[in-house]
Amino acid sequence: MSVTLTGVGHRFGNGPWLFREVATALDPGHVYALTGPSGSGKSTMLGLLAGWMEPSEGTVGRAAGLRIGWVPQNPHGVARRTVIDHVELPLLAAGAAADKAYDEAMELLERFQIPHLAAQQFRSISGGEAQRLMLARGIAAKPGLLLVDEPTAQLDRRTAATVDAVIGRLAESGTVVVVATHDAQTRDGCTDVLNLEDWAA
Ligand SMILES: Nc1ncnc2c1ncn2[C@@H]1O[C@H](COP(=O)(O)OP(=O)(O)OP(=O)(O)O)[C@@H](O)[C@H]1O
Repeated sequence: MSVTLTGVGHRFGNGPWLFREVATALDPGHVYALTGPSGSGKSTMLGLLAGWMEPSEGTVGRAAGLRIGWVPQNPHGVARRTVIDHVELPLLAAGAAADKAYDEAMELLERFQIPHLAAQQFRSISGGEAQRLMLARGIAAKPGLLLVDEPTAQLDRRTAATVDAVIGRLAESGTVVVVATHDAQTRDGCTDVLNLEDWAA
């Protein structure tokens, strides 16, 4: 299911317009890099897509009941829980049987190149590994729209590259993925680019 933006513009109070006349459809199976310089409105656009805020003008069309997932900038997990627990839990919560949840969680860990860490506690893995785990967990819940906020901002270049290498793997039928980033390599890992500068007022 697509997310459709029609004539979307936003400003805070009487402040300057961050962007105007954004008109585009975001489709499942695509990973959109949401780019633009600092202050161009990337976080604001994520908030509009999520429905946390209403645009000053225009509409953001979301199918009724669209489930939205969020991967925050700082990986957050349960220190003593294992890596695979973090991915299995949303699957179990969605009603999967235990053995199916395990198999699916392992597949996701493989897709994000951390299967060897399955049995390790969350507190023992690196920042790049934790960020890949957050992506695996984000997609495990099968949201209709997955919003990823600056996934490599807290990582050094080498570690970030391990995240950039798998970001495109979020493209999975049924999910629209939007990744806010100002990192050129992270952008290159995505399938499409939404550059807020194209809509600067
Ligand atoms: N609640 C708010 N009230 C007033 N101004 C705001 C509010 N939220 C954001 N802004 C302003 O809107 C502009 C865009 O902010 P936003 O955080 O969306 O940009 P960004 O592209 O995500 O920036 P960065 O890359 O630095 O995170 C900034 O000038 C910011 O100060």
